[in-house]
Amino acid sequence: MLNYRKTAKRRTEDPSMTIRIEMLGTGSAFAKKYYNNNALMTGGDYTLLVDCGITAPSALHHMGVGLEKIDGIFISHTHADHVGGLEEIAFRMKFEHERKPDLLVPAGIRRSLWEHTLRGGLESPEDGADSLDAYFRVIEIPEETVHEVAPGFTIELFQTKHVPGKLSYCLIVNGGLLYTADTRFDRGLIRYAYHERGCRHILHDCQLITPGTVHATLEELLTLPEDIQKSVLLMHYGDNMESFMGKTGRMTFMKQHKAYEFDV
Ligand SMILES: O=c1ccn([C@@H]2O[C@@H]3COP(=O)(O)O[C@H]3[C@H]2O)c(=O)[nH]1
Ligand SMILES: [Zn+2]
Ligand SMILES: [Zn+2]
Repeated sequence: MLNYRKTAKRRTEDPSMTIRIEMLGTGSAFAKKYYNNNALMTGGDYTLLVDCGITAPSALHHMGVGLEKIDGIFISHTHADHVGGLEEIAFRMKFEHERKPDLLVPAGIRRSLWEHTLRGGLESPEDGADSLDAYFRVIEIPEETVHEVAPGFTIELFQTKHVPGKLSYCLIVNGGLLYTADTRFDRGLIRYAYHERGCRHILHDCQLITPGTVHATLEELLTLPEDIQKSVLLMHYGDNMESFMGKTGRMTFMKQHKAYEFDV
């Protein structure tokens, strides 16, 4: 049972920082025209890669972003379009860059991320590489608590309703921007972020075709009131996105590899 209200705090203060977001990709898990829905978020001097899917290494290469630019990686859940690029990044950070980036991992998925996703490739008993700590500076993030990623750059995690029984998380960034990662339509989450927290930027995954199974559909998102829709940027969409242009109400499709700046 989600309990958003226990950390409710309406945003009243002036914008404190510009968060720059550049999507490595805006595609759904099976999109072929768009890279996986992963984001580079920069606040101050710190750049956080939010999810690292199968296509993340290729997307970074295409964007001309070297691994030296990435300070940390946050993982929202263990689907391959969000974690499938981690093995390559871990090996390259270790052997080419000789450093451990931060790995911001929700406490509840830390074990699964190693045991079920990464151990097969990254375990190296003779080197003593037997856990995430061999490759990353692991930082467990608790739910519904403000975590300072870097001075003035904060995230809070909330569970999303994605695949029933599977842990997955969205982020509220600097108290003013909701990044859903993957979730089914959850009006309560959106209303909480918009009304109770004052989020005026909502980056939401969107399945274009109804019915939805594990993502919010465009049809469901179109039931949001216009004022909320104006704050919504749609991401994690299928290859047929262009045929839905002009059919998204007051909501806008995000574009991959475009830099967006949000004062939050
Ligand atoms: O119960 C399930 C689990 C998964 N899937 C599909 O697999 C994809 C995995 O990545 P994703 O979470 O971005 O999107 C998911 C869906 O496209 C589904 O339709 N129903
Ligand atoms: Zn996904
Ligand atoms: Zn998913």
